[in-house]
Amino acid sequence: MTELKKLTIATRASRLALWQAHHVRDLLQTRYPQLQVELLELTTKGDQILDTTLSKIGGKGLFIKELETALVDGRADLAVHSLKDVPVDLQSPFALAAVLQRADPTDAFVSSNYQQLSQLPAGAVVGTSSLRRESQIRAVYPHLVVKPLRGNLDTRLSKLDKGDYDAIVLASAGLERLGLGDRIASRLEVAESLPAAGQGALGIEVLETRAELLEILAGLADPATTACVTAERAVSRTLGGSCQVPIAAYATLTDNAVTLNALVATPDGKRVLRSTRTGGAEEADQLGVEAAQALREQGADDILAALQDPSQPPADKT
Ligand SMILES: NCc1[nH]cc(CCC(=O)O)c1CC(=O)O
Repeated sequence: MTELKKLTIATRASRLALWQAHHVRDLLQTRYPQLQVELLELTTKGDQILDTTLSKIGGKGLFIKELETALVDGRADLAVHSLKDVPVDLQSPFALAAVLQRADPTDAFVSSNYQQLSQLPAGAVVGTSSLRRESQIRAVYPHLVVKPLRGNLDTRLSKLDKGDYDAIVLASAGLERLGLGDRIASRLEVAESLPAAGQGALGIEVLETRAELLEILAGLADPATTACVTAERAVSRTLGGSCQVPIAAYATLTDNAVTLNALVATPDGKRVLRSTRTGGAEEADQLGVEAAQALREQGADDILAALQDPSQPPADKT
């Protein structure tokens, strides 16, 4: 089968990243019992900087650069990421070796006093870390006050529990992975909060020259998820979406047909552009390109250009 005896997984040291790295280690060891799999924990710039200056200094891939350096230096063989944090234009010498089966792609509504967004009274404060969530919440609930919320998942929950917010919205998959699924009061419908490209899926990154490793990891890939996220990531790539902008893209696969929904919105939620494409799984990338072009024809570039304005406050892309 393979000459490889030992593999080292580079991972961030956050609780979520460690869960994800352990998950991949378990999958590898189940499939290749002879293989020894170790973890290399690294602290990234994105982990050190916890205030809202993040995207000013960051640029793309703030959370993955240190992991990539470990791949180049040979300290690690693979890096495990939340796919939504992986740049859509991943460049040589790096390659996305596999995308694993997607977990829950939705955004979660978390609150101690309310069951869903529609129950919140006027002026209630909702915390979220992303412009994508913010603009979609504002579009449907203009009477709510949306405020930024940063930090890892535990930090975000403790800010809610302290009373800084009436409710918060964050990824369902992250909460479930940390055993915090019981904090989810409800899941937002994808029609109400269209997820980010790749949300809920894990991606494995390697050096593109590692042919044997690529072959091993291909065995972990989930074809349905791969087709869906290929369409989603093509939307962000075509729109130049690795910057911090309110772009959403979510696809499902039924009977080999990919149905892709894409969205670009203004942060105030006053303009929400949408497009939908359906086609075969083998043309997933093209569907994403076409959905992005349809958004362009409705004015997406103007919305995105306005957000590049340095006088605008920064935000995360999630
Ligand atoms: N933005 C950070 C991030 N990256 C991946 C997840 C959760 C897991 C996932 O979406 O795949 C989160 C937390 C969140 O967005 O609330």
